[in-house]
Amino acid sequence: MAATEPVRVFAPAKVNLTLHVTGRRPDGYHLLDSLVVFAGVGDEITVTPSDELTLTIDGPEGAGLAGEGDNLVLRAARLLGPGRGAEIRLTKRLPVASGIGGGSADAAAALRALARLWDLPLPAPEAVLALGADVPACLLGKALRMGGIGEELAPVPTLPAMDILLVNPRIAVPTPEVFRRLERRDNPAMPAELPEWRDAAAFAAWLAEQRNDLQPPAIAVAPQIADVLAALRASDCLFAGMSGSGATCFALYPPAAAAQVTGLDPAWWRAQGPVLP
Ligand SMILES: C[C@](O)(CO)[C@H](O)COP(=O)(O)OP(=O)(O)OC[C@H]1O[C@@H](n2ccc(N)nc2=O)[C@H](O)[C@@H]1O
Ligand SMILES: Nc1ncnc2c1ncn2[C@@H]1O[C@H](COP(=O)(O)OP(=O)(O)OP(=O)(O)O)[C@@H](O)[C@H]1O
Repeated sequence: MAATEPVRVFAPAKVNLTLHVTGRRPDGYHLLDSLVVFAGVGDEITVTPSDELTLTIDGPEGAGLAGEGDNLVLRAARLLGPGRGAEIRLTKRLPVASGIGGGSADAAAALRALARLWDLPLPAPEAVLALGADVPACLLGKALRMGGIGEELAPVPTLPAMDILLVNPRIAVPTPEVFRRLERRDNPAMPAELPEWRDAAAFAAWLAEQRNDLQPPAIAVAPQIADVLAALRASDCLFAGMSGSGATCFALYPPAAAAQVTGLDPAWWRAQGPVLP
């Protein structure tokens, strides 16, 4: 039955703990092999019944979308229910164009919220890929191995409980430019079988043997990423790396450990939460 009350859905940040670029398709999109997790840090979508389709944006990072033409949230709504109406509110907390899939997370949360509001089934992963390569993963919303250009989603062994600190030096990094600057497009994939990680230390040791192939080109676009990584690595974290095409970096900690990081510029964006199971 269609909902008559507002429906609220959390849009967690997507974090690529690994990101191997293994090839390129004739249409220019890159083949990926990525271990993706979601953080208890994110945006929020609230939908209310209405005849018209409208979007209002608030939240500390809302200004980052001012002057944007078509928001991904509206495109997601039109894809799910062409011609239908809803009042959508997006509370934006994730920095825009920061490698943690904010737009994809919002689109996926809008699809979930509107499917409840309009009593419609959720679309299949391939149907939402056109909204963004990260939207199928965000629609699933739990730790997974991402392949293809983002449409292949496979389960992963249970991850140890961890907290994650996200830090962005407040530089918007355009994803296409980072892919363009890649030196090699045929890098090795992750091992075919992912191990069963014994504990967080074993997981961190395994991560240290993997890569984010977009990190060197992202640092070429935004050298401050190297400063963020250096500050995080100097803390007592289990592991630190860069997510997606940057510039957001992450550090993993044992659960409920308050991250003690010195050397973070107070102007940088930061947020901490659990890695979602
Ligand atoms: C790099 C990742 O963050 C890893 O999770 C995502 O694949 C990017 O996801 P996204 O921002 O939702 O990507 P899209 O909006 O679909 O694509 C932005 C641009 O990134 C490049 N792109 C993206 C995904 C992919 N598999 N290959 C690419 O080459 C393309 O130039 C594309 O025009
Ligand atoms: N709701 C939205 N939130 C963020 N960006 C949006 C949204 N709608 C449209 N966009 C557009 O999408 C672009 C990419 O933003 P997004 O925050 O998703 O990038 P990202 O964090 O780098 O994502 P990814 O990790 O998937 O590459 C922005 O520059 C903006 O123009």
